[in-house]
Amino acid sequence: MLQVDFANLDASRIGPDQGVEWTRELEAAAPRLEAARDALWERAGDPAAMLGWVHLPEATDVLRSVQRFVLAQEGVRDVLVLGIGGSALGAKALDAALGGAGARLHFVDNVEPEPVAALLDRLDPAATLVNVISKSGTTAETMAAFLIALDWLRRALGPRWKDRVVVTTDPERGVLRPYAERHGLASFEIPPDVGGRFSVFSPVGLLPLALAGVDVAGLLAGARMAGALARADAGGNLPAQTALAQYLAWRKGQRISVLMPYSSRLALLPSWFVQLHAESLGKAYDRSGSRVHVGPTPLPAVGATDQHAQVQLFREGPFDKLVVFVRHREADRDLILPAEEGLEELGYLFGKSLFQLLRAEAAATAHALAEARRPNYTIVLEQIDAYHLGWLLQHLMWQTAFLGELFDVNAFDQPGVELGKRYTYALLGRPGYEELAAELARAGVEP
Ligand SMILES: O=P(O)(O)OC[C@H]1O[C@H](O)[C@H](O)[C@@H](O)[C@@H]1O
Repeated sequence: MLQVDFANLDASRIGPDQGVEWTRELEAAAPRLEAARDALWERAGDPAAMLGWVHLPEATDVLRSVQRFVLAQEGVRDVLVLGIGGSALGAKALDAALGGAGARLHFVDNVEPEPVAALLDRLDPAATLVNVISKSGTTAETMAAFLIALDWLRRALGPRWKDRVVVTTDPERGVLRPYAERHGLASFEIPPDVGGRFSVFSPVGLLPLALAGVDVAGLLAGARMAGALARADAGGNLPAQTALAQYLAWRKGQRISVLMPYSSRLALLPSWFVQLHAESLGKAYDRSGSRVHVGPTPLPAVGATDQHAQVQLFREGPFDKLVVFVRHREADRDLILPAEEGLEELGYLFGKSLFQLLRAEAAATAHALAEARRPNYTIVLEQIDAYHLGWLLQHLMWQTAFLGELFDVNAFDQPGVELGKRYTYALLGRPGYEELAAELARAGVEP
């Protein structure tokens, strides 16, 4: 089960200035949410709408081909995952939560030389598979890492380098697809109508996660639950409901959306969420072309760790945040705190378990925020496993799609990141970028 407790959004708990009358708001918004749902499902059939991610959990043929490929990888102990943004963050978050049973994943999602060099020094090319992932097949950081990895493999393995590379990219775009074909490399497709930040349940995430021993079938089964709920009427449509909560918070001036799982295993989940919300909802124009400059600012936090860092700000700082907690009901393992002579003051802990303490801290923090009139809600997972995380990630993707409808923006493009990339090309002397290079020179910008 995945449930959401909205009680700490309610004006009856946190007052009318920060809170909303949740039941009434949900009832009032139901026609709008249901219209958004219908529009999204209708557009899901149109490849130009970039809603292909909606169908990924049902793609059992892809799942099978990923699983077949993984079974055939003999002697692979490590996987070098080359990708950035949507081509890395989902698998990274899920590997941190669920990996460990299979190969070790190493993500290269930056171009800082020292860590890349140190990683290559540590790995044995004969036991390493390189998975280069890029939707566009052109991203400079990923291509740079790929050039380095190719050289590293070739030096060690000679012509056998080809057995150690698998390419995940768009069927048509970019330089990776023709390169894979030219060398007969193993490859997987990112469907054209699936954008990077919505691609975790395509081979972008499924392949490295399956190599890491994660139950990828379980992920997809959970993701299907989110899709089923996204078809429901407003009263049972959890993604529409959390989207509404986020939207109402924005309208009330709570412009920062904190995601705070109470779990170190989920510590990287907020980084994935940050890209999802920031690129999807941070927009200058609405769909009719009016300037709007909208978008909640996503902010990562981790409980209980951040109770000792950010919670001070959340509780006493500006009234500009909505805090979303993620908790789980059951621990896979637990540790009992033994009594210790000489530490009797800690008697309240003796005999309790670490998980009991974690749960108490989560409940206490949510209430302490509510008591200070800070809106928050809690997503409760039965446990941290593939099924529930599949559900949670697909839920958050659906939430984002609903928010795109509520803000009336295109949630599936990211025009704001282009100019920086083009300036980078200009600074590196890429042909075709001479005019931008001249502009940068006039402004005194140097690499
Ligand atoms: O998968 P790629 O095409 O290499 O893209 C990787 C990332 O780069 C871009 O800058 C986009 O803003 C992201 O949405 C994308 O996830």
